[in-house]
Amino acid sequence: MGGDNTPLSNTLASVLDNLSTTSSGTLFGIVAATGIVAATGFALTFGQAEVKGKAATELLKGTSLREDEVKEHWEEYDKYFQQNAGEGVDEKQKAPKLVDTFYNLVTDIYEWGWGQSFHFSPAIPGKSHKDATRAHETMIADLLELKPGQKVLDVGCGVGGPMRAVASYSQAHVTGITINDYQVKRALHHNEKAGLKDLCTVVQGNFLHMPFEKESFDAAYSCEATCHAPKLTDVYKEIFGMLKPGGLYVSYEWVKTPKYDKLNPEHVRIVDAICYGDALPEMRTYLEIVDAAKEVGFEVVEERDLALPPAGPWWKRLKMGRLAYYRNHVIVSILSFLGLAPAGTTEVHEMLYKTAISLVEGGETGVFTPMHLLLCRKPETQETPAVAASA
Ligand SMILES: C=C(CC[C@@H](C)[C@H]1CC[C@H]2C3=CC[C@H]4[C@H](C)[C@@H](O)CC[C@]4(C)[C@H]3CC[C@]12C)C(C)C
Ligand SMILES: C[S@@+](CC[C@H](N)C(=O)[O-])C[C@H]1O[C@@H](n2cnc3c(N)ncnc32)[C@H](O)[C@@H]1O
Repeated sequence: MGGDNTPLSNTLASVLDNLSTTSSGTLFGIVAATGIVAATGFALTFGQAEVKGKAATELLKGTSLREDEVKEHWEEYDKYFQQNAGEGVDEKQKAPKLVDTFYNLVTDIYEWGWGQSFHFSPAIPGKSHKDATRAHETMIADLLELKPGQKVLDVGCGVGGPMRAVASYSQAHVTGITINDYQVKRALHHNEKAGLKDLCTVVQGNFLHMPFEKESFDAAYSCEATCHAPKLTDVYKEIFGMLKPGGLYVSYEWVKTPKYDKLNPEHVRIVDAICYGDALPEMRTYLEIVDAAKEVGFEVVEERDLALPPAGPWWKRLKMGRLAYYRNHVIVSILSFLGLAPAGTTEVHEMLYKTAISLVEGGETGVFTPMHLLLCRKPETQETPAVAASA
């Protein structure tokens, strides 16, 4: 198994070395070699995956899931979200488990084809995706007015792209929580490599029941993560409880914009497809975000869609990547055909490809945004919030 920076061509070369020397093995070897050489040529011709988070080798057996688990997890995910997308998760307690399954399936592919930050950012003319991503992340630190030594909570931290940007930029200490155990391993590995293990902590847990001491954080943020919560007030209430009085919370939320018309079948189709391909229980409207924050007791300081002009289109990167995704599809198909990637990987990749199309449609029609900014403060002195009083 190749390490993080193993180039695809090296891995393919080692696969070739390991092919059997029996006569049927030789025939298989010739067929495989032809496929591999073609894939390598294709990969080299069309360049690397967009921002290299990891190598294609990490899609091989034995990473996030055991070989036999991928197909099984995929079928479970597909069945559930095909039936429920757009209608909300009927059984609330099922959501974290299914989201965990989803991230077992996609984490390696995300890192391979997108990088260590699992979110979008407005395109900035003349700047790379990497710079635009970092600007979107460090804006979190600015909005939270972070100071060195403060304690910050990252709600739904993924493999830690935003966490490392926020910590290195502000010198505040960031604690991330993710439901997915494999992401914890990846995040810890990246933190160590980046020399940030003293500033960044990662724990596995459910953000609907956070395993931290109450009022122990100076600030908190969530970057395109709370959209997975079946009920937004449940996660906002938890975050509210973790903050010290006066603490700020910022979130980049996935929402339906004012342009969304529930009577327009095209809008409904686009948003349902986004929910299906991104493991979302339902898509909220921008108005519901503010209501939920106020309901749990937050003062709303600012809220606006960061995707609106003059911001550059966040979906541009997805659109530009189409050729690379096709190349990735060929690589994944060859690796699966050769039995090097677990069964089910091709289906997951295809689902992501279709999701990318729906996301671009959501961006181009303007009915969806992944970056509705919500900045709120926990009041210094508290009245009993409506949700807490009725609980
Ligand atoms: C916030 C969430 C995730 C947002 C994005 C990081 C991901 C949404 C769709 C993903 C992708 C789609 C197409 C893939 C492509 C086919 C493959 O070859 C390489 C990876 C993709 C580009 C992949 C990368 C991550 C996304 C852009 C959700 C889940 C709440
Ligand atoms: C799209 S990723 C975003 C990750 C990270 N914020 C980033 O921008 O790179 C969503 C994250 O939310 C996490 N998540 C979803 N539901 C969760 C839950 N119930 N408890 C904890 N984490 C959860 C996922 O595990 C994943 O890490």
